[in-house]
Order: sequence, then structure tokens, then C-alpha cells
Amino acid sequence: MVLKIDLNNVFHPLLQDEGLKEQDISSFKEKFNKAFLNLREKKEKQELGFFHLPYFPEEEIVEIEKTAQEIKEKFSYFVVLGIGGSALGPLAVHTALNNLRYNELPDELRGGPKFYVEDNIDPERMASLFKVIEPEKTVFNVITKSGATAETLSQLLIVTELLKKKVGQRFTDHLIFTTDPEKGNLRALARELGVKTFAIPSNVGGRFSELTPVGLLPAAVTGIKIRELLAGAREMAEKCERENLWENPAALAAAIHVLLLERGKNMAVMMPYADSLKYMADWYAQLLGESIGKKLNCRGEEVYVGQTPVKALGVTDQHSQVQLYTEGPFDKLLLFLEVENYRNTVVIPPDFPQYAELKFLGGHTLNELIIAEKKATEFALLKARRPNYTIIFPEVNPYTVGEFLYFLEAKIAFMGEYLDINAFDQPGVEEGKKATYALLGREGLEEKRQEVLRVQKDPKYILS
Ligand SMILES: O=P(O)(O)OC[C@H]1O[C@H](O)[C@H](O)[C@@H](O)[C@@H]1O
Repeated sequence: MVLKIDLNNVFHPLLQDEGLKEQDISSFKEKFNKAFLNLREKKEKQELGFFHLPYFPEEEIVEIEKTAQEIKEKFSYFVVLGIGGSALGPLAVHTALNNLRYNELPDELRGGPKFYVEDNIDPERMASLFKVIEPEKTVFNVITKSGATAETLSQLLIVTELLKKKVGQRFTDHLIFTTDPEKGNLRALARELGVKTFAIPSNVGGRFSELTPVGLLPAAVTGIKIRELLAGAREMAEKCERENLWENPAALAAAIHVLLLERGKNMAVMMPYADSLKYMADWYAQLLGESIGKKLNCRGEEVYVGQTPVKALGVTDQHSQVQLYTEGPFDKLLLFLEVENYRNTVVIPPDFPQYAELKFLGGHTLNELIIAEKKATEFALLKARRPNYTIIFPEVNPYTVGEFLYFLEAKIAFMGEYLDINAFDQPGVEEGKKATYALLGREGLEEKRQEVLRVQKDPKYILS
């Protein structure tokens, strides 16, 4: 049961000039050959670690499984403290593969402890977490690739104080760190305190790190078969090695994105028709947004390139955003996520004579209805000349999720090459980070603080 990628509605004649022709892909072959060789070289030189993650070392998998088992036996709550690439993957995979009401299930029906991913530092949210967990029965998995993210480290300080109050010097038994093997404050702290720590390979950036302990430990703790996730990723990795553009799913999808971007499709909507895949659109938003949104190309020229990620949910957003997608500006490429076999079937009862007008619904299942609505929306968009493509999950399971994650990561790597940009950095977020530290009074940033404060707000533009 493998993932399928249906590209019909990118090449369909009904799209007229809004779509692509097969010749467009043929004329892209030279770019592909160059990108393919570049990526292969970067892979061989160990510059791009995510390519190697499906082949994660056996001893590390065993260690993750062993730790997960110990956590399940000893703790009732597992809390991830992390943000961006250190939170979106764990949340997306958990939502995809565990029961949608996981935390509400009785203990015997859950795969592990209650699970929370605390990315935002909204004080109301943090305070409310402390109302539902019992710190003495909680393990906090602090995840940060850089080991330096202010939000995550603030959370660490907060939970350390809480734990010290509740369990005294044994507070380190309630912490697990996941961070760079060498660099950053968290690694230094781990050494000093003797906290159990997992490493994120140094050549893997945060948003590409789901198949490292960042995602694998939380997944294993909540009962997800991580070996299946990796096996799915391996199958996709092999496909993304194919040297023929038409047969290489990541390279082909990336070519489609870039060709359509050149024709003004500067927005990329991801619309899963499954609540379980809802947070995949959040994970993908970071992957696409941070990787492809760039001011400079690799030669230092100003290019201001990017494809704005848009998150939607089928069928919910049919009743909210689809009007815009069908009739608004011709600036979007849509990616649907379709599920062939949902893990549950719900029948719409057939015999309610008093509801005569609803007869056409009765006897079907919600499964048929949601699939029909997806196909109908896809058709309506096609008729409105809106290019779209679909990733089909025969079923949402660890194997297909592993394939899916790797496919999108490899697609982004190809897009970066085609566009001649560095898809693996995020210089645009540094200014804001520095300004935050400056406002909080960090040493050595007085000049920055003054600069931020000089940008005065004009009261005439503040209405109340
Ligand atoms: O994992 P961390 O180092 O804590 O980083 C968390 C996030 O921080 C940043 O703002 C970066 O732009 C993201 O790419 C990253 O995922």
C-alpha cells in the first residue's frame, strides 16, 4: 500500500493556459539533471543529512524504543517543549497516527501517556497546561536543534522550577533533551546536569528533522510504529533517486511548483480531506515557507522568491475558502490530500420516510460523502482552470506517513536547486529574534534595543 501522486489536474486540457503541457516538463530536463547531480553530491558529502534519515542507525532506534518503553511504564504525561521544526512534526505525526481524541481516551485504549506539544508561549496556554498535568508524573521532552531558542529555553526554566518544587533534586529524571550533538546551551546544560539527551544530526535542519529523535521519540512514546515510518520513508527515498524526471516524484512535483510559480502561482494551498492530516499542512507550511521564501539566490542576487503556503481542510474549507479558490485570482496551486480507506466507517441511515428530501444521502457512508466532495471540488476547480494535484493515501498509517514526509522534504530540496536558492537556511527570522533578545535586555544588544525603540508608534494610527 503505497502513496500515489495524481498529477492529472496539472496537465489537463480544461486548464487551458493556466496548466502545463508535457513539453514544459521535457524542456525542464536540463535543470533537473543539474539539480539531481548537485543534490547527489551534497548527499554524498554529508551536507544534507535528511537524505540519510530513512536509514537511521539500528542502535539509535533501539535506544529510542527502550526509552519510550521506560517512559510509558513510569509516567502519565509526556510534554514536548519546542517550536517550529521542533514541534510541528511531532504534532502532525501524532495527529495523523493516533486517535483524534487520544488524550480523552481511557488509559487502556491509549498507546502511551497523555501527550501535549507546547510550542507557543502564550501564558494562558502554559498556565492551563499546569492545570491538567501532574508534574511528578510528567516527562518534559525539551526539543531545540540550535539549543538556543528563547521560547523553548524559557519553558525549560519554568518547568524546572515547577519540578524542583514537586520532586526536588530528582527533577532531571523528568527531563529529556533533544538537541544538536555538540552545539548550543541545551547540550551544555545536558552535560552539566546529566540529563538524558538524544542528538539531532548536525547536518539536519529543524524543519527536516521529523525522522530523527525529534519525531521518533514522541511517536514511539505514544505507541506509533517508528520502524514503519522509516520503512515508508525508505521506499520514497528510493523513488526520489530515480534519474528520469517523469519517474522521480519529488523532482517532478518540484518542477511543477517552479514552472507554475514562474506563471504567477505564488500561493500553494495544502488541503487534506482528513482531520488526521490537518497538522501536516502546518508542518508543510514551515517547510515550504522557510525553505523557499528567500531574498537572495546562491549567487547573492536579489530574487525575492517564494510560494506562500496556505492551510485548508476538506470539507470544512469548502464552506469557507473554496469560493476564493474557484473565482478569485489565478495565483494558486492546490495540493489535495485524499484518503482511500479511512480507519472508521460511519453509515448514514437509509430509512427515514419523514425526511424524504434527504433520501439521496441515506444508505451512503460519511466515507463516500467525503470522497465524493473531494472529487467534486477537484472537478469544480479544474473547470475554473485552477491547477491542482492530489496525494492519495491508500490509508493513513505509519508507512504512508513516512513516505509522505520524505516526499515533501525531497520536493523542497529539488525546488531549492531549480530556483538556485539555499533551501536550508532562514536568515529572514534573525532580525526579529535579535530584536526580541534586545527588548528583554540581553547583554551586548543595547544598540539594537535603542534601534527598536526608535521606531516610534504614531498614536494617530492607533484607534480605540
Ligand atoms: O529547533 P530550534 O533550534 O529551537 O528552532 C526552532 C525554530 O526556530 C526558528 O525560528 C527557525 O526559523 C525555525 O526553522 C526553527 O525550526
